[in-house]
Amino acid sequence: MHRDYMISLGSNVGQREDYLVQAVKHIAHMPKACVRAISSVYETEPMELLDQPQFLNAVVHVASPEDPYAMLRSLLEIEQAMGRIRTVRYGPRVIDLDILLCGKTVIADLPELMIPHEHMLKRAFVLVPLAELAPEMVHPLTGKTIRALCSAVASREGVRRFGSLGSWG
Ligand SMILES: Nc1ncnc2c1ncn2[C@@H]1O[C@H](COP(=O)(O)OP(=O)(O)OP(=O)(O)O)[C@@H](O)[C@H]1O
Ligand SMILES: Nc1nc2c(c(=O)[nH]1)N=C(CO)CN2
Repeated sequence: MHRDYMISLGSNVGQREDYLVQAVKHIAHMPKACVRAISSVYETEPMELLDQPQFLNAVVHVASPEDPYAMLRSLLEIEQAMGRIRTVRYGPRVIDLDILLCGKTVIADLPELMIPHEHMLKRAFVLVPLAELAPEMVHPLTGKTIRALCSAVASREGVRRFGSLGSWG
């Protein structure tokens, strides 16, 4: 049995596009994982902590048999391998990988793991690329489609299409 993970990628330090490409390569090399789709890359105004460089954000759809805790561990390992150093909460980072959704799964195990991702409903930088990949997908806590959630979110003007991760493979 595989699970459908929607994973968000963000970078706002150094060669941001290269970091997104590297992250997708790492994800594609996870045992038994299959990258099904990658959204466009968006350049986005920082949220939460405003005084930091603009981000590049994207979302990938990954099919994997791993359970959500194993997936989280793998993503944290990739962040570490790519040299992410945790300093300020919400602050600059070479790479941030978050699980947004895992099918209809709901996990409320704070602070370790929340699925759906705790902050996704207010984050245009997540909802815009997610809506590009899966507009009809339903957010299991609200029962609303990603298309509807994306239309409702403020701050969409801070999200501009930047390009695509054409040569990640
Ligand atoms: N859905 C999730 N995806 C990824 N990490 C999660 C999730 N739910 C809880 N976490 C936990 O959040 C911890 C901190 O994550 P991180 O340092 O990336 O926070 P942040 O990027 O500053 O803020 P945010 O999580 O709001 O984007 C992780 O170590 C992980 O245990
Ligand atoms: N635009 C944008 N803003 C952010 C982002 C991000 O990925 N994109 N990540 C944050 C911490 O998780 C805080 N703020």
